[in-house]
Amino acid sequence: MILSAEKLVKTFKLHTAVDQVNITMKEKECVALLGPNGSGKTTTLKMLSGLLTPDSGRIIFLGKTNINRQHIGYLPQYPSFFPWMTAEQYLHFSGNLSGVPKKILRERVEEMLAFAGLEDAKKKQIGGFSGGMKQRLGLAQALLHKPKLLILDEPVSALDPTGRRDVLMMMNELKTKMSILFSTHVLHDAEQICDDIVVLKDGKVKWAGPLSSLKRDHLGSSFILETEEDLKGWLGTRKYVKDVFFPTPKTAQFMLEKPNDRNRLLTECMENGLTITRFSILEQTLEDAYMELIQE
Ligand SMILES: Nc1ncnc2c1ncn2[C@@H]1O[C@H](COP(=O)(O)OP(=O)(O)OP(=O)(O)O)[C@@H](O)[C@H]1O
Repeated sequence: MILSAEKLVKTFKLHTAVDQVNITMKEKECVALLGPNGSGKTTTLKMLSGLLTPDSGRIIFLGKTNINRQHIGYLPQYPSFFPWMTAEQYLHFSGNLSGVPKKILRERVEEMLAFAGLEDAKKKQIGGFSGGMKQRLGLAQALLHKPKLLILDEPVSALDPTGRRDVLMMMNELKTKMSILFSTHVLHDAEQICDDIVVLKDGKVKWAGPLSSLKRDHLGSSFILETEEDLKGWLGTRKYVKDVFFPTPKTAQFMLEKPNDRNRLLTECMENGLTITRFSILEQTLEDAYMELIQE
């Protein structure tokens, strides 16, 4: 276990931004912290990076309760750069701040510029960089001191599709070398690179575990039933039919309490003299499962 956070709480004035959050990470694991705006992602990441002190709870990083920031690389949601600096100058400046030994800094800067695909732009001022270039530079800065844990706050949210792809590709390569914890409000980003997800809502963990289990654990399938007769009054009285929506009076989309309730429903339709013209199962996506979780 590289990181374990137990019952983290952070309150700003009267508002509890993070409420009893638990997160654990194994070595070289990639975990996405998912949640809508204001769900507490940034606050959680700042506490785990040692930038914010929790009101209560415990963080154990590399077996110790005092967070050793030498082993953490952090990229904030809105990294700020000096626009007049060149990429190379900025990395030298950041390397000095994070204590990279002088004799290896030059070599490390070159290595990171190459990794971020910024070799050709190294003498150019950051003020003229695209959003994607700035984000790649931010990532290079977070990696300069070869951290064991990389914490990235919404690393791709503000990028166009090309920038998004580039940064996700970099993260994909990095996850074989270090643990990565990143926040996003887009499930698709998480799906592309991570093993586990932690879903936050209103500061609390709503769900945590492997992405592959989210669908299985959280959702059943939804169904569509169409009959020649009006369904509206009749279907609504079945206790095992949930979340019914009627696109037309003779068509219903709904969920069932248990998967085998579908046989019961079809039997009851026939017993009640309804003529079924369509019955189908709507396969739900991971995105549906996530949206369901967030909207609950
Ligand atoms: N310094 C602060 N002072 C007061 N309230 C804060 C502070 N930082 C965060 N909050 C509040 O705490 C809650 C959680 O904020 P946080 O930034 O952690 O959420 P988030 O999930 O990262 O949101 P986003 O996706 O919009 O970045 C929000 O209601 C926010 O307004």
